[in-house]
Amino acid sequence: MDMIEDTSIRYTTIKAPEKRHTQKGSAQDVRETVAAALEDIRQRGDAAVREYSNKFDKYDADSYLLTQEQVDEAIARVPEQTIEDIKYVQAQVRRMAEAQLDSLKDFEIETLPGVHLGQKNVPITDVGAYIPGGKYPLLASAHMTILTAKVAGVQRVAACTPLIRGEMPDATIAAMHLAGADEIYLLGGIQAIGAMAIGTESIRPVNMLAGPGNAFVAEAKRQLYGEVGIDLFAGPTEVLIVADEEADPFITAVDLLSQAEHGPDSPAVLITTSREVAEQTQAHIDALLPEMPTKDFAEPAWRDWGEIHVVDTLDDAYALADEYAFEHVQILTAEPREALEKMHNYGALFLGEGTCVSYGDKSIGTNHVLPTRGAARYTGGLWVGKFLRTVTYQEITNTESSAFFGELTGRAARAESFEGHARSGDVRAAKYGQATLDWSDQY
Ligand SMILES: NC(=O)c1ccc[n+]([C@@H]2O[C@H](COP(=O)([O-])OP(=O)(O)OC[C@H]3O[C@@H](n4cnc5c(N)ncnc54)[C@H](O)[C@@H]3O)[C@@H](O)[C@H]2O)c1
Ligand SMILES: N[C@H](CO)Cc1c[nH]c[nH+]1
Ligand SMILES: [Zn+2]
Repeated sequence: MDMIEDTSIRYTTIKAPEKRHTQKGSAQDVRETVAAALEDIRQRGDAAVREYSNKFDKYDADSYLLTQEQVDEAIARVPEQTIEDIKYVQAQVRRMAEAQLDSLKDFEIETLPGVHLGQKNVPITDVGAYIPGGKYPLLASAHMTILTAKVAGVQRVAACTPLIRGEMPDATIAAMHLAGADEIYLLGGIQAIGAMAIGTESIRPVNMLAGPGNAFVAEAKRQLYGEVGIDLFAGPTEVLIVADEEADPFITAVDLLSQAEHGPDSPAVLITTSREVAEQTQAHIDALLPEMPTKDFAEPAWRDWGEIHVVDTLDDAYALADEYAFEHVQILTAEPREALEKMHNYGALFLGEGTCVSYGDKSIGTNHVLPTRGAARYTGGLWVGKFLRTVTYQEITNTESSAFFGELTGRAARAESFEGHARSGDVRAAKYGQATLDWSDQY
């Protein structure tokens, strides 16, 4: 147990991560693997995609695009209750996305007589949606990514998901179809992301990539950014819980492990004002972990990335949590809503014991595609607005106003030595107003 003091926040560490600071090598490996595969897809198109699908997913097909018949067959294999649940959850996600769309009003103002300035939100036309599925079927990501794009008005959503341990991911395909995917490809990882962004003989390129994924998927999106748009950096899941002395240590332990099960690189952190809550949470985790069906992921995640810190005050807890800038921040305190004012860096907040990250992940309606690895310092999660371009337009229907801006623009442009720009103003000032076209004094 160490007492650590930085410039402002004092905390005692009850559990430190074991390997966290030795992960740099693997990040470098991921970067190199991704760069080489993307270059190969650029050079060889479908042949390279097929080779990587064989290599990483042991899946070979003449075409990775599912036919309507294959989609219908997959849906028919899904239990009726699962289909009902997918529809119910998609209705919740749609409600939230439609409310977001409603908050984005196009507008036009008249700043001077006949001077019209406007702003519009225009959907991106072609989006590539990635629905993860290497370890588990993440069908909820279909609602979050595809459905939200469709509510935004995206015309074409091409969507990829991998086979799960060699099996057709029936429920994921059902969710993708019900969310409105226009094309469904059975492709995963770098080859899916590369094929959608770069385009191949069989996949028309998209303008933007969206959706979460493992370190390879997130890195491929990062490397392609610029060539296409991306929603955000949404890599391996992270959870941080802020707890006071009233928090239930059993629920705290269960909720930390709920996200650690995502994979051996998923960090879970507890920051609490109570040493008792810290120690009891640790004890519950020690008892729960060996029994977890997903312990193969949760155990290394907790061992290598798990942390518990005790702070003096809740303000210290919020400040320390802000430094982590984690994807999910859960508040288990007597006054959870105060975090809305006191915290600044997070992908999504989960206020109070009544809700939890799993509700956000699976059913409640807020989007679960959220920023990781500190990206919450500069972006929120996926929402309707990410699929829209906010563009502006202008028109002047009054000649006097056009002449006025002609003179103003002429002076403003010449103050910066832009003679060509100035003349666009001059010709209008001359045509619609009193000015004459005499540029001799400019030489
Ligand atoms: N941040 C978010 O919003 C968010 C949301 C949901 C899920 N997630 C994360 O998504 C991830 C899902 O991961 P997953 O692995 O189950 O599915 P995935 O679909 O993201 O990745 C599986 C693919 O990775 C590729 N791959 C695996 N090992 C590889 C290797 N050694 N080299 C190259 N490619 C390789 C394979 O092609 C495979 O199809 C988890 O880390 C989870 O935490 C994040
Ligand atoms: N926790 C993930 C990132 O928000 C989303 C998810 C979906 N299913 C399970 N978890
Ligand atoms: Zn999750």
